[in-house]
Amino acid sequence: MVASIDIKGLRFSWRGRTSFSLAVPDLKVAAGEKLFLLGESGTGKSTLLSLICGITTPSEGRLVLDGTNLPDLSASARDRFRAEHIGVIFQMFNLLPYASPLENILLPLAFAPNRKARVANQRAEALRLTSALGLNETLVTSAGTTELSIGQQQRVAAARALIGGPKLIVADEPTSALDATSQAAFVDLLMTQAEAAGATLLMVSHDARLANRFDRHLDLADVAQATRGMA
Ligand SMILES: Nc1ncnc2c1ncn2[C@@H]1O[C@H](COP(=O)(O)OP(=O)(O)OP(=O)(O)O)[C@@H](O)[C@H]1O
Repeated sequence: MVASIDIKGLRFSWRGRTSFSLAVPDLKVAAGEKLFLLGESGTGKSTLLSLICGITTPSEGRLVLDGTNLPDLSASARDRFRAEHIGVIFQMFNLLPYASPLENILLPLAFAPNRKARVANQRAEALRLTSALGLNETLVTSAGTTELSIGQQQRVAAARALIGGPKLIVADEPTSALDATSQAAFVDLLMTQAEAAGATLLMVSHDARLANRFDRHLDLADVAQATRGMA
């Protein structure tokens, strides 16, 4: 089964910050769907992704991933749920600088026994993914992560999100540092790999030109109300 997202009556504000709040009355993403989320800067796209990943929790409402209402889980259970079910590509990639690209890619498996069990040979699977994403073996196994270009780091972050076939891939502006040709190629690779794993793909980007590659595109303003004050 692949991930579905069902959000109802969600309300959220960052602790100690009264100037911004987000309300999402009703948002559904079908299992296996590829959804492109766009919207003005500061409207809460990254905040919504943090909620969907269980990194933060709403003050009200339901946020159900594959039948599990994330706000019902403790913080540690949410961390386990995320490790097992969600591959995340963060805006700044969040790669560990002191670990090799290969070690970075394998890291999520250390926290996700079921995801790990789906990978018979970890090294071979990491190399299969990186090869599909256009990275050569020597670079993945021998280079220092800090030696990689931004585009190479993006591919490592994508392989880390894809390894072990999580049901949901969440990508927060993963192409922002790439030129237009590289952006389109990266999205196509991400899509092919997500499709092969039967995963749902949710991607945030400012670049509306990428939207037509997705099953659906959604402006956050059409599904959410964000309050943005001056404080
Ligand atoms: N970790 C955080 N702690 C406190 N406030 C935050 C945090 N992350 C985001 N915010 C605030 O939440 C609001 C929405 O920001 P968010 O990053 O979700 O918007 P966005 O639509 O993703 O913007 P952009 O397109 O510029 O990346 C902003 O006021 C921002 O300052």
